[in-house]
Amino acid sequence: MTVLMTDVHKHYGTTRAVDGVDLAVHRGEVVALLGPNGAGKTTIFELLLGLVRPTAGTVSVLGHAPGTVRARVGAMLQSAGLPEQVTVGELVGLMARAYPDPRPVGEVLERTALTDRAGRTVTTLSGGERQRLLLAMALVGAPELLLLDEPTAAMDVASRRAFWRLARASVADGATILFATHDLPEAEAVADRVVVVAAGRVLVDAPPRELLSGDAHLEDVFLALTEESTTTPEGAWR
Ligand SMILES: Nc1ncnc2c1ncn2[C@@H]1O[C@H](COP(=O)(O)OP(=O)(O)OP(=O)(O)O)[C@@H](O)[C@H]1O
Repeated sequence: MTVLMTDVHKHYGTTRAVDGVDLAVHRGEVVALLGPNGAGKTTIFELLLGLVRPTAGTVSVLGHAPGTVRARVGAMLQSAGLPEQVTVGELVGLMARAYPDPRPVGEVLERTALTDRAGRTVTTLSGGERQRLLLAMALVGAPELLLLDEPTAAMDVASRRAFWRLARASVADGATILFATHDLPEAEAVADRVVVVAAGRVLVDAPPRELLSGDAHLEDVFLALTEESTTTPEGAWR
């Protein structure tokens, strides 16, 4: 099992960021974490990266305690800041040095469609190019697990599609992807399985076809999503 969370809680004072989550992700699966603002998605990533410890419950990543397998995990976090005056090629090269068996930098730049941006500094990149750079930095260590927190948040429809074509190509190498999104159509289009979270709990864990057929408590999904309807701009990605 690539990711296994069993009855995991993470409390901050009286806030239950994660409130009894069970989650299993198998090797090679692409799983979407779908939920409104404050649902607990980022906290789940922080738990899986070993950046925070659970208040209760157990978390295992690639069969080990989170944090002890960082070299085998690639991550794109919302909070990621980038040094502005360093070039794309230099950044991906620097990242590669942090891993024992990295992919060739040129190959990763090509895979993320950044070859002709390699000499450009971060300040000159568009929002979508910046996200692709973060993906390149997540991929260069040849990770077995990719954790992507709202990786396409700032992208237009065409960029999202291109991004997922690139990201899914890494699954052909056996990588597993867990990603967070606010967007049900994106989750359905990209994921093998959709896990809907709200208020720190899993409401639904089902393949997209079950969400569409209504077998998976679709009303729960809509309930979770309507909470965010005022904060998320319209933007069907299909
Ligand atoms: N370090 C922290 N200290 C206190 N509260 C926190 C901390 N981190 C998260 N929380 C709270 O835990 C809850 C879950 O937050 P989290 O960031 O995991 O949600 P999310 O689903 O990623 O939201 P978003 O879609 O807005 O990114 C929120 O109420 C948040 O305010």
